[in-house]
Amino acid sequence: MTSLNGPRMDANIVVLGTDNVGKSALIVRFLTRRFIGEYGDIGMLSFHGLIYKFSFIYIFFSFHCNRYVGFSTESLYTHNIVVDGREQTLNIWDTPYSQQDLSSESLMCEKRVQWADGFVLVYSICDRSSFNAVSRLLQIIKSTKDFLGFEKMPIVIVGNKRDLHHRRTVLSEEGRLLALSADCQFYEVSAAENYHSVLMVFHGLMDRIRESRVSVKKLAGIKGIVKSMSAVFARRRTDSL
Ligand SMILES: Nc1nc2c(ncn2[C@@H]2O[C@H](COP(=O)(O)OP(=O)(O)OP(=O)(O)O)[C@@H](O)[C@H]2O)c(=O)[nH]1
Repeated sequence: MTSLNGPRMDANIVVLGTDNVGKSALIVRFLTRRFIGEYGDIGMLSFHGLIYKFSFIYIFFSFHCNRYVGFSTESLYTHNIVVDGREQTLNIWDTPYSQQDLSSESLMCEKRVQWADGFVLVYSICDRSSFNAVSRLLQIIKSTKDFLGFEKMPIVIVGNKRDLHHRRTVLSEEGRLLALSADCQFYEVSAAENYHSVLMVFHGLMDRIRESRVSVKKLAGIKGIVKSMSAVFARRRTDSL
């Protein structure tokens, strides 16, 4: 299907990280431009045609998100955006953290990697253990991806709560280095203070997903050519016997 200037693109994004790092705040900031804290933590709020039912993770979007699948502890948001004249649909899975996620045999991890086109791994710059968890999550995603035989898995690492720099326990360089070592993108943001840096996170990931799809297509094309050439040579060999 085509839209505006080009083919439509759909992408599934999983947001992962330990408790309280600001996963929901990042998603809500991206979807509504507002900080989750501005809404209060309970009640029904109506804002610009959106209806939010907050018990924090439990959010119902009736306007921006045209589909909602909710479980008691996790949410799937569907969001349509236009980037460079292309209509894009993002499905964003806000997942709760569990110790099981750090197990390489985790079926849940397999399910997420199978579903996802890209990951956003979030830590808080004030919480060293959340950073260590991201490092471990990176390894688990990579080994699951290899096990499933996937070529690429675009990942963005996000150090959130930049506004709390006076309480920082993780240096920017550490985040950048981790991302570099795993060939990921890296952003330090404040979901509380800045919309644009949060927008960059999701747009950056969309760019990587688009690039990885192009390179997977190219690779499939090359593999196809090699396969048909091998078949021709094999036939010639048997013909000459
Ligand atoms: N100062 C500051 N607080 C933030 C920021 N992002 C989120 N918070 C606060 O951190 C707390 C946790 O935010 P959530 O978005 O619920 O975090 P979460 O990772 O979804 O947490 P779980 O529901 O436990 O998985 C809330 O009190 C937010 O208001 C930020 O950038 N700066």
